[in-house]
Amino acid sequence: MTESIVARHASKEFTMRYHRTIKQITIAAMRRNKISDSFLAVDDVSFTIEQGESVGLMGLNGSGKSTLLKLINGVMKPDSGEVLTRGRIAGLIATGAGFHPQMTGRDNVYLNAAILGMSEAETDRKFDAIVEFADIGKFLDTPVGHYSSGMFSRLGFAVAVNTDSDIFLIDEVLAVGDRPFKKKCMARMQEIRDEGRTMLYVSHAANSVRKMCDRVLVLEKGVLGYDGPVDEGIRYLQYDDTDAEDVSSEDNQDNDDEELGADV
Ligand SMILES: Nc1ncnc2c1ncn2[C@@H]1O[C@H](COP(=O)(O)OP(=O)(O)OP(=O)(O)O)[C@@H](O)[C@H]1O
Repeated sequence: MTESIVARHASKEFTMRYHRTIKQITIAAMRRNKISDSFLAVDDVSFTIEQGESVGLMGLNGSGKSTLLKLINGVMKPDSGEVLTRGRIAGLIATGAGFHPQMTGRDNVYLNAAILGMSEAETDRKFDAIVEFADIGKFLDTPVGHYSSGMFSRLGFAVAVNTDSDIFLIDEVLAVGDRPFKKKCMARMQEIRDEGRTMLYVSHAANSVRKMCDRVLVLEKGVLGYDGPVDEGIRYLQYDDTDAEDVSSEDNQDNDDEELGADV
């Protein structure tokens, strides 16, 4: 087995500032009030993911999932410990990241693809597949600054899934996609998983994690609280499955009346 993602005692500290202006800070300091607080968004996290594993990353809001993804894809560096990865990383960890608002969708596909490490020739070859997947029609030639968050997500995901990579990271940006698009994304993610690529999938939707992943990591206030089989991880989180819409479940796919709650 080949190690794909290794975190060793990785920590990331953030500072929360309570005041914005110098005047506010001065007044707070004179009153001996706190000006800022530091906290560990990722706290001494260690795990190893082998190539080809499909792992769900779960946890409550603010538990550090996105921060951990950023440490993995190199957007952020850990303050202590290390996060090592093998091979090319693709995926979508923030809607609109890597897009220039004044450039058209078409130009942004090239920009975004370049950020993900694709050459112009590679992007040329994949361009039609990207456009077909995004399915945003004439908006392809308008500035992305005018896009809805769903359209951003469509284009970003279309580029990401068409990038050849060893590691695929996906944050719950799919939450802004409409139902048909979510289904298409889940189907594509299944293919990525079947291709033997490593997948790290952030989601609050227990059923889609169950369908997509072999293992779950649960973060609790930055600490890795659970690492193991999916069902136990979901029980550990005490998520109630009946609350979550699940586009990945065949039983649910035709139920259009179902609440489109917190999926993906
Ligand atoms: N750049 C930053 N500066 C300061 N604090 C930050 C920064 N980015 C994230 N945080 C804080 O770090 C904590 C973890 O945030 P993170 O986005 O990683 O959580 P999450 O588990 O992905 O949450 P959610 O499920 O809501 O997306 C939160 O308290 C957040 O406010």
